[in-house]
Amino acid sequence: MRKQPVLELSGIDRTYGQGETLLTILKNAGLNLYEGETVALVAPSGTGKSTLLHIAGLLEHPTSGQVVIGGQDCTALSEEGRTAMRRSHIGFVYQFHHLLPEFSALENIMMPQMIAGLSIPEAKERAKALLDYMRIGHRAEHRPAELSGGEQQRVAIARAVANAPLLLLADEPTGNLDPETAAYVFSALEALVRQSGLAALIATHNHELAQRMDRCVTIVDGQVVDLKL
Ligand SMILES: Nc1ncnc2c1ncn2[C@@H]1O[C@H](COP(=O)(O)OP(=O)(O)OP(=O)(O)O)[C@@H](O)[C@H]1O
Repeated sequence: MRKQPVLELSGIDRTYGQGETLLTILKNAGLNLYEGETVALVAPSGTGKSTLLHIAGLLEHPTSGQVVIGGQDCTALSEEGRTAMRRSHIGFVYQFHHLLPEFSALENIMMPQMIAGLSIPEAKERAKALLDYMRIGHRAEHRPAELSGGEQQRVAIARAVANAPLLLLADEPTGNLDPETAAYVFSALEALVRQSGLAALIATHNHELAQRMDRCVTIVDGQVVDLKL
């Protein structure tokens, strides 16, 4: 059976400023991501990787163009509708973990599930399973400040997939880690993504890690094009 597109970006333009300060970052950019597909986004600094991820994640509006997630056209959604789509269908991982400092690793992963309506026992069970999968079950009760950078990032990844999203968007998820830790965390991310069958778009400067994805794309003159590394 043909796989379904999880993310369909088409005709995406994104400009900043106007007049003499007009900056065109994305120009008629398009990208499709299918169920279970992992795609690395590798492009020089300032070419629009974060902009593209923010548009795909409904955090930013394109100047024009269409964003379809899980078959639903999000272009004309209200802010409430966009927030609901984000909560139920999209997981985010950033370069820095953005965990809530006053809560334990376990609670950080339970939080989005409880916001989505799961009971405390249900959220706890899934959070524990995810921590075990990421091999940090023994750190469940620790707060972010008590964890290493690699452990913090593994908690952030677990949190991002806690609500079983369709789409995972990661912006330099290992960019803040030393090479050895980065490779370990990336492997954990890759295993989780492949096991859960979600589609992932991962911006990274690390070519070695990018090559492990199903496909690599880059941004040239504001458009998304395939890249052979
Ligand atoms: N709100 C904004 N106003 C004006 N210009 C912006 C704004 N946001 C981003 N830009 C510009 O858009 C361009 C693309 O930014 P973006 O953050 O998407 O690049 P990037 O490829 O993710 O870069 P990096 O790898 O350095 O993170 C940059 O030149 C940036 O200065």
